[in-house]
Amino acid sequence: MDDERTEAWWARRAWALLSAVRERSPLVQRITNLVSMDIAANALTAAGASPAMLHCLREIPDFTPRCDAVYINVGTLSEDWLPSMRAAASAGRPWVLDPVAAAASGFRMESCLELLVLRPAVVRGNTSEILALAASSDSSSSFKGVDSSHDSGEALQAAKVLAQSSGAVIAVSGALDFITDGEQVISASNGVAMMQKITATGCAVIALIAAFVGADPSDALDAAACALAIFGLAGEIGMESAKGPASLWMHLMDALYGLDEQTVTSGVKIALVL
Ligand SMILES: Nc1ncnc2c1ncn2[C@@H]1O[C@H](COP(=O)(O)OP(=O)(O)O)[C@@H](O)[C@H]1O
Ligand SMILES: Cc1ncsc1CCOP(=O)(O)O
Ligand SMILES: [Mg+2]
Repeated sequence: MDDERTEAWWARRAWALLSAVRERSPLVQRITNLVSMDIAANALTAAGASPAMLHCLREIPDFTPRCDAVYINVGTLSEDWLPSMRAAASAGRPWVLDPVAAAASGFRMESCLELLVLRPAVVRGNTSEILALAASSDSSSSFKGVDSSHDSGEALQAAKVLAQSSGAVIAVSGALDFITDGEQVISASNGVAMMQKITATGCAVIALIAAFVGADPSDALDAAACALAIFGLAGEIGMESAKGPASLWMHLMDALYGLDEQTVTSGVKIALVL
């Protein structure tokens, strides 16, 4: 099967998954940080999904089982919200974790590790976050660093170990995105550097991953790789008209909304690395 996974196969897969999001409009519950609530909700609606921000513990038993996917992000973690995160992650729906600044405090790292045990389908973080999580989740790991001066090859090895120990697909975002289930490694190389100058683009891209998983839960590795490539492609198209971060966000959103088959199939850059 892997031998058939050519660039053309990935291009068709990316278009099929974006089309599934548009057709099924998956309901994505987000328990997320206060910075990205609006930003990533708009990315979801532009892509065709249906976002809902609910974080009250008493609402979760009624609401979460009806969702297609759950998104949990610890960016502005509080003790009050952690029980809701636990409950939503345990509700039997496919869910994704964004371990924002995982190493910022002991409480945050412990919370991320506790959530990791609840079997997210996908964890997506930047290089520093994945290195930190891998180091803390495996006492025998040699990956102790948390700063982004680590090269992506080192993060890749840490991501593979973390995927094997957690059972989650691990996505490391950056100039080149890596996605692994602990065995296969996929790269997605769309995107522009200016995306780092817009706050919460990481939160937005994992929201898109949640929508892809919700629309088609059959393969979280494919969902993560295709969502990252499509978000990056929207960034590339947006950059053609942008003057800076603010107009890039506007044009990226317009591009995400307007992506057609020809643009997706000729524009996504996804490859099997290993
Ligand atoms: N230098 C870069 N070149 C191209 N795309 C990038 C670059 N840096 C980040 N991206 C893209 O921006 C999005 C957010 O990734 P990242 O900046 O790693 O997340 P975070 O905001 O959580 O730190 C991803 O889609 C990623 O592919
Ligand atoms: C700035 C900030 N502070 C707490 S959460 C947050 C947003 C983080 O967004 P991203 O991980 O996409 O950079
Ligand atoms: Mg982030």
